[in-house]
Amino acid sequence: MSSIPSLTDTALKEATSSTGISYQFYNAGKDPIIDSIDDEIREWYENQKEEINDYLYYVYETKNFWQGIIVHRKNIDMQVTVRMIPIFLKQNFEGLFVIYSKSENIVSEEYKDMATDLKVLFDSSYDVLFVSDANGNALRVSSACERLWGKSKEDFLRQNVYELENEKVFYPSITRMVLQEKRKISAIQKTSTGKTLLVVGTPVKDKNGNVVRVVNASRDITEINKLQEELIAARAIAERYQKELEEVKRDYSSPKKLIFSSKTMERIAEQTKMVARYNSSVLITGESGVGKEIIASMIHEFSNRSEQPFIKINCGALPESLLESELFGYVKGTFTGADKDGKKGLFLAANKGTILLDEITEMPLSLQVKLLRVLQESEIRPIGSVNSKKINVRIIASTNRNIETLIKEGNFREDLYYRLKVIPIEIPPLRDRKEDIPLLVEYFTQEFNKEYKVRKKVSKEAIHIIRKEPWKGNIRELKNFVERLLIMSKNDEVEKQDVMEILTDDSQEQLPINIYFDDQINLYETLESVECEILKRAAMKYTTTTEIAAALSVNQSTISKKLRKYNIQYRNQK
Ligand SMILES: Nc1ncnc2c1ncn2[C@@H]1O[C@H](COP(=O)(O)OP(=O)(O)OP(=O)(O)O)[C@@H](O)[C@H]1O
Repeated sequence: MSSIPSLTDTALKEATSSTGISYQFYNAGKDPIIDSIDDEIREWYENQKEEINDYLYYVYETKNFWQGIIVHRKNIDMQVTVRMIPIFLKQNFEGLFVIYSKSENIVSEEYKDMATDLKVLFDSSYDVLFVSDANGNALRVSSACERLWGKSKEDFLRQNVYELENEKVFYPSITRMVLQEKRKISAIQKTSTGKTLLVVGTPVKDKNGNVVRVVNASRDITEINKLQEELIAARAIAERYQKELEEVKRDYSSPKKLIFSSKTMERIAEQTKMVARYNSSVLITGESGVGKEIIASMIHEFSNRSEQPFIKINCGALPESLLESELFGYVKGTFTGADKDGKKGLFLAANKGTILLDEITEMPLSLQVKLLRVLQESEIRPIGSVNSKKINVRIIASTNRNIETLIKEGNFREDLYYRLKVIPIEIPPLRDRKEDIPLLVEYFTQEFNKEYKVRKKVSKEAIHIIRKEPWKGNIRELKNFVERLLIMSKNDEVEKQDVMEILTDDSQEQLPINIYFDDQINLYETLESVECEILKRAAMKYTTTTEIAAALSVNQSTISKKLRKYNIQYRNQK
């Protein structure tokens, strides 16, 4: 075994104790044969062993003197000057003498200040900082780490990123990714505490390009993410309402033709022309798709208001607050955001003309009171205004519901009902006036021929079959059926067989839902699930609520409400 010539261990100790110097001697075989490190430096030494070993190997290889300052990994104040002196006797390499001396003084005041500043920055930075070494061991972390990862700083520093990632404290580990790819990486990280973080991991490299540290800055974007999702959802809702609005307040410049051959409809048509001359309110009732809207537009056309606007709004398609502002408008400064200069409501827009309040029964009670005032006093008060404005609008209301039942249930004001039904018009369902069917089929065929530039006609036998159907969705359903028939039939003359095929197709179209009967069955819930299933399918196929309504032969406000109820999005919304 080699020893240090001329200096014994005791002598060395004496020589160094007065200076507070710690030292080690390694023989030529790299074994530490003397180890005299004081307690203060010992703690530093244990922490820095790997780094010191690297330098030891370097000196053994080169046999050159080496000196450097090694800073404690976790405690920046603890800095030790290390000197490695190769010992030769008669030119023979005998070993390595390593001297350790505490060297706070070597770090300039300027650096100390910087270190203090960095410490403060570390803990107060908006981003949570996390430093690890080349093996992924946690070296430093801001105190805010508990908030993000649910682990105390102390616990964190005991672990390494691979363990933390395995335990799913966070996933993925950005440090691991930086160490693998040796480049700066920004990525989204999820934590076991349910947070979403944006982490930027930056490698710190030594002269040789090896990654020696990874510094991560983690920003909690959970809230931002949530807000962003909410914003997207709010935008989608706004867009949806915008579309609904466009659909519900179409202006009717060219009224559609009323086709009929039945006596009942003839009487209604005459009544319509007659009442058109007066200004009284009209209440049109009848099942969905019977032609209430056509009758309303005829009343306007035959009146002396025909040169003025005819505006229709579907009271069931909009939420209460939106419906109120659409109808009554608002004054400048009432709402922040869009239209901050105020908005003219539909009553004012329809001034001197006619307004059709479709689905009147869907109007909330609070707005029913306001409407009653419009009817009684012929004036409106925009939201946010103290002044009323006189208006001259003919009001037509329509519904497919039984208003008297709604009044009994307390959902419709009786006084408003009587105000609206000064002139009541009830349109019978198509099944009670089947004689209208052939004419309607012929009319819709001509319309579609014009639209699709074809020359199709429906044979008598085909019409005969069509007449037999119940047409629960009334004329709307019949119209859609004719369109489909013309599109699907191969020849110019639509035959009985074509009609049969579509009717059989429809009856065979099964829903992917199994209904079993037992004593536990809840009728209401079962019906709802079937309804929801049908709506989902329709929403996949069509792009607007109007199209879905037409396909299912119900009115558009019913569809809007039900889609909202079941939280179903139609194709345009996705
Ligand atoms: N007698 C008719 N002649 C020609 N087309 C008609 C006739 N009746 C209804 N239609 C057409 O059928 C469709 C449904 O009619 P309309 O919208 O007037 O029904 P509605 O009773 O107001 O329905 P909803 O209660 O669902 O709003 C429209 O395309 C309309 O043009």
